[in-house]
Amino acid sequence: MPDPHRPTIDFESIPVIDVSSLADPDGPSAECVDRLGEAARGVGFLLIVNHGVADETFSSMHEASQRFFAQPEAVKQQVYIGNSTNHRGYVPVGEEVFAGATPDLKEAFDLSIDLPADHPEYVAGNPLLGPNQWPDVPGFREAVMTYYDEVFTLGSRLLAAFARYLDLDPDTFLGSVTQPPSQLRLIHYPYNPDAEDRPGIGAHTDYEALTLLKPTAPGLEVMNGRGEWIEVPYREDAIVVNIGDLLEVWTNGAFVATSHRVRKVSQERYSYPLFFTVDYDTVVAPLTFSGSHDSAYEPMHSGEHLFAQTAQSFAYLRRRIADGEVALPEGARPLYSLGREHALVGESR
Ligand SMILES: O=C(O)CCC(=O)C(=O)O
Ligand SMILES: [Fe+2]
Repeated sequence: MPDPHRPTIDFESIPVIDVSSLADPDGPSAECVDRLGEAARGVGFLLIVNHGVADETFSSMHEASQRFFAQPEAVKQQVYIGNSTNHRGYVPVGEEVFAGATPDLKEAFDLSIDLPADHPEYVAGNPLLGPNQWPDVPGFREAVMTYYDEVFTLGSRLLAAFARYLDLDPDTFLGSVTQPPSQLRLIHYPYNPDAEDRPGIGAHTDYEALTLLKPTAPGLEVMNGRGEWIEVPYREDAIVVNIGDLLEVWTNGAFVATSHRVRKVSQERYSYPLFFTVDYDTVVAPLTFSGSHDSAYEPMHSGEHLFAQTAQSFAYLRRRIADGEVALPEGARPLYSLGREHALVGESR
């Protein structure tokens, strides 16, 4: 049944927003806050320009990533994600399988906040916190972490602006951001002339609060309220931002986690999403703010939601669950139960 409290998302295009004022010491302009909030409310996807992430920071990271993926498979496997207990490392083609769908045609390298091996969370077995695995590629770690830090700063500013839009204290969301397992993925979609039958990434919503993504080519599409796929235009100077599951719950559905996919790619493509989340143990419950309605969502444990979703889609974690080495958090939602279009999208990611 349609929820009358949720906005219709009959959009035909993705808004492009100049966010230069986000870096102002006095805070962003009222116009910037309004445009960001309206886009989060109506579309759940936006392109931001003048975002302050230096071209040089991006190109150094991209170049390091290309050098990593160009290595022989056996070398990349030395940092296989299944070597880690906190979900870091190389994800080969076929590792991720979504709800019975065809495996995506992509390989990836997953990293996150780099905590020391003696960090209490890691020692206690937290499934998402701890050190990264680093490949033996000169300059890789520095280039990737510099990019991580710059985009992380931008994500923090966006979260403060979204809070302002809802007339909340700018620190409302950021109060739960001290050592979050926000993941940066380096994704490589190889050139494949037979790509017709396989999506780059099937339809899904993102699990975190906010995603900041920089692709190197077109291919990303988002679903509007009528179930039509709308192309996200490719702009070299833009970062794509989208709302994830956590912000949808937190804003009680005022912001939407919009389903998206990467259509069949026959050209080589790289894409760099930073999935900005909050501290592992944050329980996200719908907020009350001016204009909000009765709560339409159950509170959600952010870290367990993220881990449960991840564990259901990665082959190495499915094996660990089957072998009893790892358990799914109690009450874990099945894959992709959130997002307004899941009924239209059905099972596939
Ligand atoms: O490659 C892209 O442009 C999108 C990737 C994506 O949606 C994801 O990894 O969640
Ligand atoms: Fe995504």
